[in-house]
Amino acid sequence: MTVVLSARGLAKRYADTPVFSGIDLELAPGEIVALLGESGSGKSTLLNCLAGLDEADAGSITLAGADLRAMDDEARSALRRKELGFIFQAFHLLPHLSVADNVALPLRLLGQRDNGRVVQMLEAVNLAALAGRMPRQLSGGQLQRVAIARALVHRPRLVLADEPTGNLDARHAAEVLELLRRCTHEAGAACLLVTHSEVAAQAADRRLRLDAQGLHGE
Ligand SMILES: Nc1ncnc2c1ncn2[C@@H]1O[C@H](COP(=O)(O)OP(=O)(O)OP(=O)(O)O)[C@@H](O)[C@H]1O
Repeated sequence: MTVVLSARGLAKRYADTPVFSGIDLELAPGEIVALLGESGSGKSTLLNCLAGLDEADAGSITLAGADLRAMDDEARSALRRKELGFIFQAFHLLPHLSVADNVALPLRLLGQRDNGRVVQMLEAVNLAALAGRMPRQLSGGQLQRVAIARALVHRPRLVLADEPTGNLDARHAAEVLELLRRCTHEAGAACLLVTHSEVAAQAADRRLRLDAQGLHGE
C-alpha cells in the first residue's frame, strides 16, 4: 500500500504533562480519516506535530517518503509548502487579498503562477462568481470553501483540517464536508480531519479516537 503519512511511536509532553505517547498512524492516498477525542486530549497538538509546526518529543513521521523529524527547518518548510494543505476552524484567510489571490497563495509560495488551476479550484467549491470579492464580503460557509480551495490548489498529498466546520451551522457544515470529501477524493490526497461532530465523523472513511491510552480505530 502506498502511504502518504506514517507516524510511529509519536510522543509529546508539555513540561511534566504528557499529552500523548505511542501514537502510530498511517494515511493512504484519497482517504479521509476523522480524528475524534475529548477536549484537551491532544488532537490539535497531534495535527501540529504531523505538520511539523510543533516538535514531537519521540517517534518518527514520514511524509511523502521524507523523514520529517530528521530534516532541518528549511527543508521541512519546503516539504510543508509542497505536500501539505491546512484548513483551520477560523479560516485564516488573508483579509487584504481577494478570494482568488487567497486561493493562489500556496502556488505563489512555490514560485508558480497558474490562473487556470485557481479558477478550477474556485469552480470545484462553487465560488467562481465570487473570485474578486474580499474575505470580509463572504459568509462563514463561503470562507471555509475558499479555505478548502486554497488547501488543495497546489495538489498537496496531505490535507490536515482542524475542526473546519466548528464555526458553521449544520447545513453549511454538511455542504463544506461534502466538498472537502469530494475535493480530497478527486485529488487523491489523504485528509486527517479533527472534529467534535459525529455527523462530520460519519462522512469520513475511517474514524480514530485519541485518549489517554493512545489512538484507536472505532
Ligand atoms: N503550548 C502549550 N503549553 C502547555 N500545554 C499545552 C500547550 N498547548 C496545548 N497544551 C495542553 O495540551 C493538551 C492538549 O491540547 P490540544 O489543544 O492538543 O487538545 P485538543 O484535543 O485539540 O482540544 P480541543 O478539542 O479542546 O481543541 C491540553 O491539556 C492543553 O492544555
